[in-house]
Amino acid sequence: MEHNRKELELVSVTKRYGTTVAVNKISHHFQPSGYACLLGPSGCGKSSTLRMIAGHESVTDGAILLGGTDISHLAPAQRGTAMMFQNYALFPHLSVAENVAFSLKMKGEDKAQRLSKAGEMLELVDLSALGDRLPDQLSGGQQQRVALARALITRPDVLLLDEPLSALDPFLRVRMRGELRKLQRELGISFVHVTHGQDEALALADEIVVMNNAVIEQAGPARDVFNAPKTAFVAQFIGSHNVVSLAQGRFAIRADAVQLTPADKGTLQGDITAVEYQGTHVSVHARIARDQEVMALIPDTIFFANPHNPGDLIGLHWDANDQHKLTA
Ligand SMILES: Nc1ncnc2c1ncn2[C@@H]1O[C@H](COP(=O)(O)OP(=O)(O)OP(=O)(O)O)[C@@H](O)[C@H]1O
Repeated sequence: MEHNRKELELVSVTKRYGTTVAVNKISHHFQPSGYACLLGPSGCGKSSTLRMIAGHESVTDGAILLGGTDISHLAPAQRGTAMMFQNYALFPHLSVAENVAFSLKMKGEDKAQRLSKAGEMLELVDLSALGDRLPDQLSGGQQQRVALARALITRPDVLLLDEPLSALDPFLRVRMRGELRKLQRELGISFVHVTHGQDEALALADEIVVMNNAVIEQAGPARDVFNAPKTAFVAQFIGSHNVVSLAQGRFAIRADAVQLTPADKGTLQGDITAVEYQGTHVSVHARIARDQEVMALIPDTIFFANPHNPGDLIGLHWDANDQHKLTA
């Protein structure tokens, strides 16, 4: 498949359902040929955003551009986007190959051509041997690959995926996310993937777009968002961070950036409230001034060289570089 670098852009996009504002004037330029994850809690507006990009939901206000062209009012099949649904939405009475070829049938392509293209797509997702089966004769992971092949057969510029891994068991989820990432690299098209799982977003995304309450809280490369969350919401949602109020303001500090010291040597002092062994690390919770709790993730060998218990008074230290000022 040819590499396609059309850029997807949201320009002040709003979605209202009656009086509910599901998406509130969001603007974002997606990286061309990138893997983007829209991440946020239930109800934040991520599915509405994806459905508007796909054309399955109308835009109340604003515009969606693909390669500089306004696609906001085009029918889904005319946009250059394709959507893979959470439940795969396969036709139970059609064979795997016919499911994959379905959209070409709608376009009026003849049977030989449809099935030849379906064969190519099945090869792409490693299902060549199963084209004659019915969907219910496949495993969950195989059904998902059929749904992917079906979406990709239209050769979209952008593939939209709505919680594509949530129907799979945890083991398969990790395997399939590796396959999605590999496929995106091979195809070189943009993927926009909706998830409420921060692990999934970190594992997959070049770019994470964190949504909350109908707006984008923060967007950027996955490592930037993880290292330097800009708001308390992002720090807490992405996890493994402390949000601490100090004299100079409110900060996010990664739990693995916090070191334990003797009580008289730390930047701050705290009483240990809990110690939890986690295999590679030990998580140590300590209560500091203003009744705030700080978590330190200490590598297990370092912790056990000098172990501590709940009730101990300790010092806490982190580098100034690891302290990120929060804007909200
Ligand atoms: N068809 C609809 N009619 C009315 N309100 C809707 C409709 N679809 C979504 N909403 C509301 O819009 C808001 C955003 O919903 P949306 O489905 O986009 O969020 P989400 O982040 O994808 O949530 P989830 O992860 O639970 O799917 C919610 O308050 C939801 O109740």
